[in-house]
Amino acid sequence: MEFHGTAKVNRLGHLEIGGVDTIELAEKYGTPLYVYDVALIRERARAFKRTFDNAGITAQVAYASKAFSTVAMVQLAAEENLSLDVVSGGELYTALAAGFPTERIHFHGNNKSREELVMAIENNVGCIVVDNFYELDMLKDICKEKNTVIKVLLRVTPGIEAHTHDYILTGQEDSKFGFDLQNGQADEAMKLCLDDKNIDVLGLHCHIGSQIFETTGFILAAQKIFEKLHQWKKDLSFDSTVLNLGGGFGIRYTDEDDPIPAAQYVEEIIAEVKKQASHYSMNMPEIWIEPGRSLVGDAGTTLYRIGSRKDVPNIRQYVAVDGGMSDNIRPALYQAKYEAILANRVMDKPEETVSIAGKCCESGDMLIWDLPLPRSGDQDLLAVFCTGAYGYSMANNYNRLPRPAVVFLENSKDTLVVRRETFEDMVKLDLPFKEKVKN
Ligand SMILES: Cc1ncc(COP(=O)(O)O)c(C=O)c1O
Ligand SMILES: N[C@@H](CCCC[NH3+])C(=O)O
Repeated sequence: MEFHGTAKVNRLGHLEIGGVDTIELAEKYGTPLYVYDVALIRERARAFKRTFDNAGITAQVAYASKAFSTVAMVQLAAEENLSLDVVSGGELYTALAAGFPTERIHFHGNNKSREELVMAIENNVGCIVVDNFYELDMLKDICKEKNTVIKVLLRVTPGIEAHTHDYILTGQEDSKFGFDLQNGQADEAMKLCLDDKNIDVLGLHCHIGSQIFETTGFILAAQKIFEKLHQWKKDLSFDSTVLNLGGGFGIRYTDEDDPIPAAQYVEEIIAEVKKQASHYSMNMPEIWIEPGRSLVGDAGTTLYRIGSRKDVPNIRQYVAVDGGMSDNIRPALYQAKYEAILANRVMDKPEETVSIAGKCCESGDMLIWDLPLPRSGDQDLLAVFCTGAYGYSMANNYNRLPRPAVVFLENSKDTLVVRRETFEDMVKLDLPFKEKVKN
């Protein structure tokens, strides 16, 4: 198995990340624990930005904060000069709490509330990605009331079937997101925007799905969008200044995944956009992208303490850890696959095949099926790799399991960036229905 980023085996045979021994981290902060290789996040961010810079393209690389939204992560995105995609009042609030430059925030969502739109406008976000007519109506109303102009992108669905899990597909015709590019909805939305002096349409946005390994979908999307932009230029004199092609760039979770480097996605996207712009004699738009998983996914590792074991003779060995679907719902939701090792015995040879179970009261709470491991016991620590995206951000309190802490690792230093939830936190929002129950 190939390690990601700064992960390596140290002289004690322990897994080390960012120059820090993970065994010491587990002792210091407890388990389960999410740890992040900060240098790897920086490297990923710089690779995207460098490719645009080298090509001389004006671009924004917006971190899709849904992948992992915390104050520290948003601050890191700001430090790396990324823009930020938020999809809710909560993600926007996190960005504001982190002090993120609001002009680089793009506000998304397929059912934004009036309150969320007002919050975005009052905080001067860079643009709103308008998803549907209901939202457009509301937005026009609010801007008129406030006598303000808001920059928008229209989210369109180009009718593309990217090859990924059905639940993380978003660009196909039958989708809850965006205006359909083919059936007249996008045309109608564009006219409504152009007719309104409070709405300044910068261009179009599309996002074809997540964990995509090919560039074909992005190329097709660019082609379909340019066809439409060309028509709008002729019919509506609309000149698009921005084309946002979304995120979705795939990463390597296991050896079965074979992603292409970030630079290649970007280079091919740039080449196609240039080709289309020249074909239709249109101005080259700014290219914006929105990677989430590919910025933080492989930088995250979850450390678990191994606990109980159940042998189903001739069928399976279950080995349970002290977390599960509460800190990583992806295996249960998408049958997502992960690789893992014993962090305290990295060099030990596999002796058995086990299946890693979580501790939630749910048979589907399995993290990894059929994992080759050395014979393990409760003194051992399991490190599951590539949990940086949609792990913490989709974590939940099923069975009232407190959500784990998050630690950033860089230059041999560990920094706690999210504290572990406590049992007190579990009942913090609860209000009694009765006076204290008497026994
Ligand atoms: C609109 C939009 N942008 C960006 C992303 C980020 O996707 P990923 O984390 O796959 O890069 C998503 C999630 O799929 C999305 O829905
Ligand atoms: N949460 C999903 C991806 C959805 C991305 C947001 N549109 C995952 O873990 O893969």
